[in-house]
Amino acid sequence: MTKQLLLLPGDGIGPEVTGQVRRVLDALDLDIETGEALFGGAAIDAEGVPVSDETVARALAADAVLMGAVGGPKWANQPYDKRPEAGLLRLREAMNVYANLRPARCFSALADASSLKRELVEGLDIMFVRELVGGVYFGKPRGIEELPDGERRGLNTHQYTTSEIRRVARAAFDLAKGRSGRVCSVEKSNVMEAGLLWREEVQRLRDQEYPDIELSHMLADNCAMQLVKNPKQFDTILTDNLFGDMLSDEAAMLTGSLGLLPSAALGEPGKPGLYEPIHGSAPDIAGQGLANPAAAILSLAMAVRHSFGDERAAGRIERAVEAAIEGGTRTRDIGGEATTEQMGSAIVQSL
Ligand SMILES: NC(=O)c1ccc[n+]([C@@H]2O[C@H](COP(=O)([O-])OP(=O)(O)OC[C@H]3O[C@@H](n4cnc5c(N)ncnc54)[C@H](O)[C@@H]3O)[C@@H](O)[C@H]2O)c1
Ligand SMILES: CC(C)[C@H](C(=O)O)[C@@H](O)C(=O)O
Ligand SMILES: [Mg+2]
Repeated sequence: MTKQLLLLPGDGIGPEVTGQVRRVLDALDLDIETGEALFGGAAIDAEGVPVSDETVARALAADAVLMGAVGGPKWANQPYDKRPEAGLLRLREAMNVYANLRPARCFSALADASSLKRELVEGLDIMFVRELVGGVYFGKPRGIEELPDGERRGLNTHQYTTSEIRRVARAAFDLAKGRSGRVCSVEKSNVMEAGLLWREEVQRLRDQEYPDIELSHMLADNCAMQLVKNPKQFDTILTDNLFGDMLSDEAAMLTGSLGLLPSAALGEPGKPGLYEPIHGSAPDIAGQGLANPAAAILSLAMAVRHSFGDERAAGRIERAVEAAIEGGTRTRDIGGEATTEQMGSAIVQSL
């Protein structure tokens, strides 16, 4: 049956990298119908909101949604609920995509592009499972308020419930079964109650239902350090929304560039997934043809695997990205001079 893919190019380099995703889709000739909608700042400019109700409805009706990136200086002074990023959070929440898979793999040909020594990163293969629809990103109360003494107070609430922790932990354990079976759960249980509950519930689920999973726990500050000291000690890292955001950007540099890391955000089985490169709209290079489209194209591979169930085509896309890089085509972020378009062409030719 024809699968429905909704493309949300977004802002900055978003349209540049999703343009290359379209070329890969055309070359693959799969049974996929692709639609497109405005998102983020582009939607604010045209429709007055970062994501319209209609776009949310189309996303929920699709099999998968692939986003480029949102945000930029043009919209940075808007109130929070009118910013491009608020559209992304609304979409994640509406789609209830609580398990965000962010694989960080180091291509051998790129081990020298990493900011760490080749021997520390060669063969690196970490799977981050980031909780995506809870924690401090969504907790209430939030806001900035005036205090009687004239001071202002910014407030955000970090919170997790048992069920929110258990469902994402389950996703991590299930995923780890198909990998090495090792999961490291990361929080700050030494200073945060929500972190303590996280640790207890993850351990309880492991003891109740996943006796074969080798579970360890690590404090987030130590994890940030261990990632640059000895990243290959990790297989699957399970963590909350905020720590997952930061640690996955850190891990991107182990692989060579933020422009290489894809992601898949998944909810309950049978529901559409949301796929996005982990990078942002990169205002510093937007519109110059400098963006690396690999993260977006690898996100397409994740969509093809997880939402369309086509492992063969997913592998084909991943091998093509690796072959293009091994063949020497490199955008500037990974030490070359290829444009976004040239990188896309090399990937399409390697399919
Ligand atoms: N999922 C998303 O849509 C998403 C993710 C992160 C940031 N953002 C938004 O993007 C805007 C810019 O944020 P930022 O500058 O902190 O982060 P960023 O990820 O956009 O850029 C960080 C650095 O990485 C580089 N970079 C990112 N992607 C690249 C690519 N594909 N190829 C080559 N280089 C790449 C950029 O040039 C920049 O130097 C902000 O508005 C932020 O909120 C959106
Ligand atoms: C743009 C922003 C809301 C987003 C996040 O913090 O989740 C981004 O940094 C990401 O990594 O997807
Ligand atoms: Mg981020």
